[in-house]
Amino acid sequence: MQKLILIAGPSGAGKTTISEYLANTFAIPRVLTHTTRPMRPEERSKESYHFESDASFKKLHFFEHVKYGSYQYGSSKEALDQAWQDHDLVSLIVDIKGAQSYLAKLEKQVYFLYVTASSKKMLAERLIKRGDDPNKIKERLTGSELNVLPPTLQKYAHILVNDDWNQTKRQLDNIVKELSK
Ligand SMILES: Nc1ncnc2c1ncn2[C@@H]1O[C@H](COP(=O)(O)OP(=O)(O)OP(=O)(O)O)[C@@H](O)[C@H]1O
Ligand SMILES: Nc1nc2c(ncn2[C@@H]2O[C@H](COP(=O)(O)O)[C@@H](O)[C@H]2O)c(=O)[nH]1
Repeated sequence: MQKLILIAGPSGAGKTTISEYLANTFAIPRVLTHTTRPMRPEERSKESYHFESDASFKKLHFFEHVKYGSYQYGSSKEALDQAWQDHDLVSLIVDIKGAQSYLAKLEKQVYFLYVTASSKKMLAERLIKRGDDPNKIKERLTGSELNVLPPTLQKYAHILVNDDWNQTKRQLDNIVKELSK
């Protein structure tokens, strides 16, 4: 069965780092999504996201889309189906609302990986080190943007506390082994 490793969690938890590890170690590609936010220095167009203007974003057809902070984000079923043509296991990063949409629509095809860290302090320190704007960090680590796991999604979530990268890698290796059986 084609499966989707759906990754969600707070900003700085390590979602992108994990998806890159899955791609580099197991050739599990990440399905790219679309955003209107500006590119970060370490990002590349069509590798990190499809970067859109407000006008080009409006023209696209999405499976689900959300406003997160000041920007729009959206993902398409076409991109997922295209990735599934070549790979039975793919990953996708979304916020909690996006995770709800995928779990509701794709059900058992989804392996929901909720990534977090032990403290907000740890998340904030990582975002500072990544070079994020301190005002945006505050915004991202409060309210709905913190991507707290709601009680309704707890039964679907495989929770990964990404404090220690070596331990995380071992956990990911086991997850992929199970999903590849
Ligand atoms: N286990 C870890 N220990 C220390 N630093 C980590 C760990 N995992 C990831 N990082 C670092 O933390 C920073 C944030 O990671 P990453 O960009 O993957 O988070 P994210 O969840 O995708 O965040 P966002 O939602 O804001 O895009 C990066 O600089 C990354 O290298
Ligand atoms: N529901 C969706 N959420 C998405 C999508 N693409 C990314 N995201 C989530 O947005 C926030 C912010 O991302 P960032 O790259 O600016 O840090 C984060 O929680 C992502 O998981 C999408 O297509 N749909």
